[in-house]
Amino acid sequence: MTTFSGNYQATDGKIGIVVARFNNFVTERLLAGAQDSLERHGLTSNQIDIAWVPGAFEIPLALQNLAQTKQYAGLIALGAVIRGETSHYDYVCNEVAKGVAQVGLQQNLPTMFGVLTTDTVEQAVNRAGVKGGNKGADCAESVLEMIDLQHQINLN
Ligand SMILES: Nc1c(NC[C@H](O)[C@H](O)[C@H](O)CO)[nH]c(=O)[nH]c1=O
Ligand SMILES: CC(=O)[C@@H](O)COP(=O)(O)O
Repeated sequence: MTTFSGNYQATDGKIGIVVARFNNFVTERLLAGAQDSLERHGLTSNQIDIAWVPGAFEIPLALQNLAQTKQYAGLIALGAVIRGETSHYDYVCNEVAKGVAQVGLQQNLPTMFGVLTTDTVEQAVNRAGVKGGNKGADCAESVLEMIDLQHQINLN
């Protein structure tokens, strides 16, 4: 029996991060968490590219554009969708989640979903470096693990 398990080890490849500007008081903290974690795991700033989009709904297209350059070992999507008064929240969340997953599968590229989907601002802030950890940092570790896992599987 063969067991594959990725490690959080540095990659010599590049990581692309797509981050939404909407709710930037949260998304800037998610981005900082992701960058800090990647660099603490041995990546240099030259290995990290950042693409800013207006809102979470635009994240999947930017991810696809980065993936199609074939320059990245993995991608991270960062955003903060906070429920408002209407059902717009549901449509944005659903399409972003589907779109991010679709890019990863269609491009065979580790693509992490770091988009917060919360009912309140407090919930979002807590998950961007306060009581609930930092979803950006979590995605940084996860993308490195998936890159290593793919490497292990391909070597087998
Ligand atoms: N309400 C939030 C949005 N809405 C904007 C959309 O993401 C999109 O940019 C717009 O509909 C134009 O296509 N975006 C977030 O990232 N977070 C929100 O809470
Ligand atoms: C997630 C959203 O799109 C939401 O913030 C928009 O707010 P509203 O539903 O009050 O228009």
